[in-house]
Amino acid sequence: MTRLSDNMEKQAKLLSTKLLHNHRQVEVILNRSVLAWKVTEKSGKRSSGVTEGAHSHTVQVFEIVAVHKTEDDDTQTRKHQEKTKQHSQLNTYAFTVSYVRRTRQHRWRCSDVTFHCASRELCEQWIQVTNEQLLLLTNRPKSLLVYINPYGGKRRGKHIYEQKVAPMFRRAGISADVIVTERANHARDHLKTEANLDKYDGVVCVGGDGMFSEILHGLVSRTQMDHGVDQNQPDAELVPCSLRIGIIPAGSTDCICFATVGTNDPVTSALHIIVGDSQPIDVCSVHHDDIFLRYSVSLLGYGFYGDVLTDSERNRWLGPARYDLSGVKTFLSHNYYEGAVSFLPAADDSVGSPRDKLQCRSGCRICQHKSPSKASLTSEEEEEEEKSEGSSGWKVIHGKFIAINAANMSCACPRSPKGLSPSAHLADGTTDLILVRKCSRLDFFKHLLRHTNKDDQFDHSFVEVHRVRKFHFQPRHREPLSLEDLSEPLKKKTAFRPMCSAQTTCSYNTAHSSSWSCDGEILHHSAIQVSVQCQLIRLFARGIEEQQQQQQQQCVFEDPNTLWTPEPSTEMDRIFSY
Ligand SMILES: Nc1ncnc2c1ncn2[C@@H]1O[C@H](COP(=O)(O)OP(=O)(O)OP(=O)(O)O)[C@@H](O)[C@H]1O
Repeated sequence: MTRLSDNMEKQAKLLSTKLLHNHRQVEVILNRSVLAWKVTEKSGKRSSGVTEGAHSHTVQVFEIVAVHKTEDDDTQTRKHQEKTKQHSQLNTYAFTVSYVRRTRQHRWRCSDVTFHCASRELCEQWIQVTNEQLLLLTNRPKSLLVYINPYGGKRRGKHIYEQKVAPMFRRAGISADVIVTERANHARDHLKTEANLDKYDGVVCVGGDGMFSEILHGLVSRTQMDHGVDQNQPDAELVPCSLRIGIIPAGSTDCICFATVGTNDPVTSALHIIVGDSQPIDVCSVHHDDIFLRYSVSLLGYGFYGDVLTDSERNRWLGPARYDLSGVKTFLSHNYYEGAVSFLPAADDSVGSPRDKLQCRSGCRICQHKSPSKASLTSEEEEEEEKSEGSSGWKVIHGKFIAINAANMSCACPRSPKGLSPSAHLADGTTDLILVRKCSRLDFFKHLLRHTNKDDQFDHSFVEVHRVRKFHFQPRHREPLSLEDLSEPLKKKTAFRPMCSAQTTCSYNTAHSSSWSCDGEILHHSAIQVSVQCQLIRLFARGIEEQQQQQQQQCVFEDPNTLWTPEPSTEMDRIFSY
């Protein structure tokens, strides 16, 4: 929508009435975009300092959670009615608007504002017209399927959902079918085979990153099965999921929520679901030969991060502290691993570079430019893509690596506020491949330290980073062959295979290989092929808002002249306004 038409729409008032709010007369306006009110009489209380025209309050219609008649047994309302009656001898009828209010550090809260009307008709008119506007917002979910992991994090998932989330869903008129999981992979299997997904507008996951991964695998697999796509084919073009996923953080690691919302807060996440936000997310498919292993949305890490995860799994009894302990142990052991990484760089300039310092934020232009299916690429982009898919587009790097990381998003978390790759994008069809070569312990420490501060972690001679669409890794020492591998005929050669088979030094030695950590799960193969599936899923989120964006959305700002330009008042207004 252009700015001009936006402005014009802003001018068209649906309702404009003088009502009472906090015992003072306010002018309240509703148009297609905003609900706004401003005090039109001087405050009786001098200390409040709010005078006519001082400031208006504005709420975006798409951030209104609900509007309802204020119940008579509401203590506040009763008090107000008594007071009003004393003053004006008028009966009061009230309605309350619940809306999104931004607080510190990307947190949202649900605030209420109550307006008192002179008549029941006026009150009902306000509720009806506001609700009509909310019904026009077709992106809002009406029916959700909710999975709760009762054992995630501090085992508070059920409590968090029942106390903080369910009441808000009810208020917003959203119905929810709730399944409390009884075992690991319960949610994944239910989604994959049993769930009647036609009934729902979205799936909600109450838990941590492990639980989210279950939902991701269940939903993506189900979508591919329904469309007859074979996930075992590394080159298969996967079908994007139609249902959005909401994450209510209730785990010990909630990195995906943090990286897409900017905070780990159940109320904020519930509000993003209610207002029907939509954030596309790239998903990496990980294969070993022609066998599908897993999907990843955040971090694939070999070497350092793989070893930390493997070690931490042995100490699960320690709770979240196990990651610190394993981190220190792995750092001190200072292992490196030999192998070859081959990758297909993102040829298209529009995706930027991992070191361009452009952060992926709400409404990111780079991600908006991309689309989930190849069908919607421009012909130039298609040509570019085809050229880069040719054998010449692939690059190969042999070496000794302390860590090989593929960051599909920034991987920001409370401990590393900018993340492993601060400029990685959520939905541009690429992943940032970070290669940390063998170096001294002190150098590696300096690199790790930069994950926690503002310095450029790639500004080291032993670190390189590439924005890629696909990559393969082959450890120098071959993995032990599984029985499946032995029984199968020679597999189709991948772009990387000829180089590997040309190596004369390959030997059978498992002691020198690490494991891949795939979004916190250990993979059982070191040799993998990874392909980024552009915008395969969508979350109920909008990406992290810049401070400036947050301010623009804030509900209080100085006298917006355009909004308050006088319009001839309607007959209704004249009759019912205070
Ligand atoms: N009812 C259940 N019983 C046991 N495990 C479950 C159950 N429901 C889900 N899980 C598994 O629990 C694992 C961890 O869950 P979740 O991610 O919610 O919590 P977390 O505390 O963040 O996890 P982690 O221990 O990996 O940090 C998930 O991998 C999920 O498959």
